[in-house]
Amino acid sequence: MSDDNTNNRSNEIDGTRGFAMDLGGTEVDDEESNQGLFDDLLSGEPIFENKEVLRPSYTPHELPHRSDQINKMATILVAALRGETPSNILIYGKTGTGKTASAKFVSKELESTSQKYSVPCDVEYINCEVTDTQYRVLAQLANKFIEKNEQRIDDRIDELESLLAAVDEYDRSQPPDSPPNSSEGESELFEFPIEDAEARPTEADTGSGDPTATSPAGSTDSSGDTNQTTDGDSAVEMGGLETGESPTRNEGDDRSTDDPTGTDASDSSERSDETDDADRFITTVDDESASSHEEHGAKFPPDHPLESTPFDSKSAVEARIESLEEDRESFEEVPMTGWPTDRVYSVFFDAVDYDERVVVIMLDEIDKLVEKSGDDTLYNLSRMNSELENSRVSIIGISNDLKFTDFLDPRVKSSLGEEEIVFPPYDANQLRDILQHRSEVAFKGGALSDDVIPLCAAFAAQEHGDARRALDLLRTAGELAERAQSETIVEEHVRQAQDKIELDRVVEVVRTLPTQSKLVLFSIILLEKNGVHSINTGEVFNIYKRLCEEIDADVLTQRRVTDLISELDMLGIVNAVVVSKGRYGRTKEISLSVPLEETEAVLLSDSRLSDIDDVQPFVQARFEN
Ligand SMILES: Nc1ncnc2c1ncn2[C@@H]1O[C@H](COP(=O)(O)OP(=O)(O)OP(=O)(O)O)[C@@H](O)[C@H]1O
Repeated sequence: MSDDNTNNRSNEIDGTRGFAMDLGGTEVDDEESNQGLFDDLLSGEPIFENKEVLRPSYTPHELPHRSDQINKMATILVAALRGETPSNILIYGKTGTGKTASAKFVSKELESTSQKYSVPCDVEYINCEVTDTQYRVLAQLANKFIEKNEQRIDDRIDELESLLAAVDEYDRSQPPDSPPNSSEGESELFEFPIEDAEARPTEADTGSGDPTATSPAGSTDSSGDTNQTTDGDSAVEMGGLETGESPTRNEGDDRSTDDPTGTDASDSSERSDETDDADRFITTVDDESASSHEEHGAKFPPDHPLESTPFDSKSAVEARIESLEEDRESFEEVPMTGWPTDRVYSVFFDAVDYDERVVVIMLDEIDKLVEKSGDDTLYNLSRMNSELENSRVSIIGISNDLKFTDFLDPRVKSSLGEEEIVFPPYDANQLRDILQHRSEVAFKGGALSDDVIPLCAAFAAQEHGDARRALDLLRTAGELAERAQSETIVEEHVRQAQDKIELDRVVEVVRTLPTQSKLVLFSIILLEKNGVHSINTGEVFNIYKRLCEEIDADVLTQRRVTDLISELDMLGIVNAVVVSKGRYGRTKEISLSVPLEETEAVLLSDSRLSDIDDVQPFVQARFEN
């Protein structure tokens, strides 16, 4: 055994190590079975400190040159933190201009601020390139909101169970001669006069620390002022269970005008009828302590866990837990196919409206959705607010295509485009800044020579100011340098990276072409390979026909083939120019604009085309017909 290994190790021919794998049942000790495949690669000093920050999936913490757009988005979305409905936003800009990154950055901030101030606000992101039908969009949203609702219910139940445990603990701690279980709500022995209630501490036992910190409107007021929810010393008191929900529970309660969440007062009073008492826990201490003592007859002593909660007995808490559990049971997840769309819509609608909150739905690549399945989804989403009772929906649409709204129903168009934000392409200097920021985290110190970043920025600016392309170039240049075991990245690596990315793009485009386009492209390649220059459409068509017959494919008309050539031209794979032949009219002259051999190899990797073995006769037939 060890002899075999020795053989394998010494199997180096022309400096190339021959690796042998031990696949049989022989036992190989770990040390000996390692043939050093990775050792050489690991031995070089790595250039990257953290390559992940150069990948498209990374969301940067800083987005240089996008502060205007980010601030504009924030100014619109801050309404959500006041419990109001933010205007819908349409974001436009070419690919790689930071639309998605900026929108995700803002939504992350929005969600974390909403948690900080306990204002219920949810942001949902959908990539419509992947989720491209009304059914799928609605099903995905429905399931996400069901998941969120379940999570909230679980959290509420946990908190209510802790409350029950606290009540039990409290009851146990009472001296034996104290009245029998005050928490059951039977006894009125612990009635407190209102004056006593006023003397109580402003922070309930179940409260969440600094009560003023729970005032979202006060803290997020764009004017920078802090809104005092009630005059003087009263503070917003959280029941410790349902943070951030509006004090809408008491019918005719004039506190709704003093809404500490900043929720629209008329909204709150409208909804107050349906609002479950036990779910509305924010109370204003002075008001609540006075009114609860009046209403509940001040059942509990000040240190009782149920004091300052809307529950007047332990069994009321238990009943609430039971009803929450029933709610959770009633949610039905939407399957990814099979239901009628209106049923999916209705489940989605109910899931969104289950709780009082503002929902921001971010539809990235929204043009793809409209292209694939019309504007029904957007129509349904944009009219939801008139029917929702508890929640409010706002839409952010992101698109590369400035013209996609031309295809929208005028009502959808005006509702969706309430606010528009344009992301212009980056220029070379801006790209340089972006790369500079990222490279500080991505690379080891001294790994970049001075001209690398400017060159990447210049190449990407030539395209169309695409930051994704610039970052790809920098990462690929780093990888090429690493592969060459170079300690620094130099200009040459960037140039190689540019070629590699271009080739990868071509390979990907060619690989995913439909078979008919592949046959047209293959015809052009065969002509070029045989030294035909200034190829015209007729020549391509003749060869294309033969190829189709050979592989039993349908033969399209010459007119369709001309269209396919134009499509290949638009994709940058061929170059087709119309030339005038004087009195013989005009014709197209076609030439290949991508590397011939690599493209041919990709085409031949398609199993249908690889069946064509001898292509020569087709080329010879080019002038026939
Ligand atoms: N200002 C910026 N600062 C740092 N990185 C940026 C900036 N703008 C864009 N990027 C980065 O460039 C890449 C592309 O950005 P993003 O996906 O946001 O572009 P996009 O405009 O949404 O493009 P597409 O329309 O193709 O989806 C991402 O990796 C992103 O992190």
